[in-house]
Amino acid sequence: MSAPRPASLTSSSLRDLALLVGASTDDWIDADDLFVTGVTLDSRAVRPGDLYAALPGSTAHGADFAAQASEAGAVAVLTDAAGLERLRADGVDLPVVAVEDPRSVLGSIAARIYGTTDQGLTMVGITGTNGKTTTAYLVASALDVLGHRTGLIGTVETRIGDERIKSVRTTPESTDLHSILAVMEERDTDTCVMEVSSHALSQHRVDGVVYDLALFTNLSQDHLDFHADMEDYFSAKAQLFTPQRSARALVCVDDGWGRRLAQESAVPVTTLTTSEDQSADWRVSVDAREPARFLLRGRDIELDLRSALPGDFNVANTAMAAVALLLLGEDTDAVGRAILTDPHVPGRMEKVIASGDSADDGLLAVVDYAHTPDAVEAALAALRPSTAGRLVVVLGAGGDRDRGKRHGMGRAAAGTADVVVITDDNPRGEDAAQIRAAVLEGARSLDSSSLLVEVAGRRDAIRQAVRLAREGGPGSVVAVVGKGHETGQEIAGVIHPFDDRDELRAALEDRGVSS
Ligand SMILES: CC(=O)N[C@H]1[C@@H](OP(=O)(O)OP(=O)(O)OC[C@H]2O[C@@H](n3ccc(=O)[nH]c3=O)[C@H](O)[C@@H]2O)O[C@H](CO)[C@@H](O)[C@@H]1O[C@H](C)C(=O)N[C@@H](C)C(=O)N[C@H](CCC(=O)O)C(=O)O
Ligand SMILES: Nc1ncnc2c1ncn2[C@@H]1O[C@H](COP(=O)(O)OP(=O)(O)OP(=O)(O)O)[C@@H](O)[C@H]1O
Ligand SMILES: N[C@H](CCC[C@H](N)C(=O)O)C(=O)O
Ligand SMILES: [Mg+2]
Repeated sequence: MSAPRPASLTSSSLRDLALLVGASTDDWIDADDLFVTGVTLDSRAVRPGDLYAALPGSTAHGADFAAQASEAGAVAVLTDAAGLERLRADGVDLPVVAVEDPRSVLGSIAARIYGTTDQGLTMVGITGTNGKTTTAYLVASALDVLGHRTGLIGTVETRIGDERIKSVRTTPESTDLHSILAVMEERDTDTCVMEVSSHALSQHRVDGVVYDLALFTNLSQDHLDFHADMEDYFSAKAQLFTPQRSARALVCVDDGWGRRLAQESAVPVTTLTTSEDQSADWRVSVDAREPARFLLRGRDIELDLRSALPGDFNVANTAMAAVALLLLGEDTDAVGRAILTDPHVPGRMEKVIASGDSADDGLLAVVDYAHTPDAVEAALAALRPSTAGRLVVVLGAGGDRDRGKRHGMGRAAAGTADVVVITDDNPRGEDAAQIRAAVLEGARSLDSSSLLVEVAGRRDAIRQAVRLAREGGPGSVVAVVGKGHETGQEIAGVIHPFDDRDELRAALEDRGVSS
């Protein structure tokens, strides 16, 4: 779905945009001034009056789609030298602004076109391997409770007032981002809370935005298909914590990457830890009798808080959200009140309950989005204390993504669960059996007593998991992880409707009987 556009569009002179990005101005620009009213980098999203950004990509060059963009009403093209050559060879006769790296100037162009250069919004950006979506929901729902008009942009959805737009990516492209921010401003949003992925930072998607507050949750293995190594992944994330991109930062220093970021960042950093480290600005101590309850201690403030979501990691996410609210200027009473709100994060530790009178045998059934080794370990550790019978997990790994994490995901599952059902996630363009084999190998690498079962086909795997959990007796837990809120399964370029929550509910209602 393409991003919303502001209702009132203003025109930007193409000549001014060319000057803004230091492009050489051709005769046409001097002779015949042209105006654009929007910008997009996707020919399929062009609206009449748009500037079409034809970017070089890993599978195609945007210039290949310029004729399509022109037909849809694009009035000019921003591209590079190769793109210009292609346009001319294809006889596309639109005015062109050519620069060496068009992606790197797109954010400032989009900000100018949509009038978001002088931000009226308070911007909160959240990065880290795990916990971005959860923390963003926690901050946004607390701000809502406190009477703010809050916008949200992330993996699950974009929220503007009551409008909800399903997301395609965690962080939108800069052209869509500035358009969304303009719509938020138009609808009197005062604060925008958004997830900032490492892909976004590497691909200039948040250029033209300066965050009032940037948050770092943690860093662990993911995305090593895109980043050369962990160092490169860290450097991408660290970009958010530079004065060009944020005014101040809140960094969780539970892991070494966070500690390093806090030391190296050139913006003022507030630190938070859930460990014993007494040097952090904010420290968390969990109540041993009631793990969701915790004390958040600052230099001279103490807050008694409770995590609305299960698991130690959600204590960390909740504490981060609480300190973020304080840094945004909320007082301690307000934070204490607002943080209690259950943000309902779709597909994160989401309980699934069978409807009707079909008994679920006292099983706890949960859908979660854990799709990294660290997240699988954290999610299962969170469920262990609630398990009186068997802890059964269903997981796979995504195709055409970081292959190196599959082993660690399998190993983490075997380290905590009693039964590991290995199945398919989104195989995308890969052979599903080979992905399962890599996860299985990881699970086998640990000398654990867990039962390992391989089931091709996620639906059958979920049903088998419910059966195996029932055999474990009352108090057993079945956790289906990796796809969370997703409503489709991508196999060989086709997205088939598939929702873990519906599948798990159906399996509970049928008591795990095979379809
Ligand atoms: C690896 C990656 O991030 N790739 C992004 C990159 O693709 P690319 O350079 O390969 O582009 P391409 O497919 O060769 O196409 C070249 C150009 O032609 C344009 N085009 C293409 C086809 C067409 O019909 N019309 C058209 O205009 C494209 O918009 C693009 O500008 O630029 C494209 C837009 O310019 C993005 O859509 C694409 O994201 C793809 C879809 C993607 O899956 N990205 C994922 C991995 C991602 O970004 N994930 C992160 C992190 C998730 C998280 O951990 O939360 C996210 O923020 O979502
Ligand atoms: N602070 C945390 N530390 C470790 N694991 C976490 C943390 N928060 C959440 N998780 C685990 O990671 C999964 C993904 O969480 P969430 O969606 O909040 O992260 P994200 O950073 O937005 O992920 P993505 O990059 O895929 O969008 C959760 O379902 C949970 O299993
Ligand atoms: N935002 C994550 C989603 C992964 C979810 C998992 N279901 C998969 O397909 O790997 C990514 O782009 O890596
Ligand atoms: Mg997310």
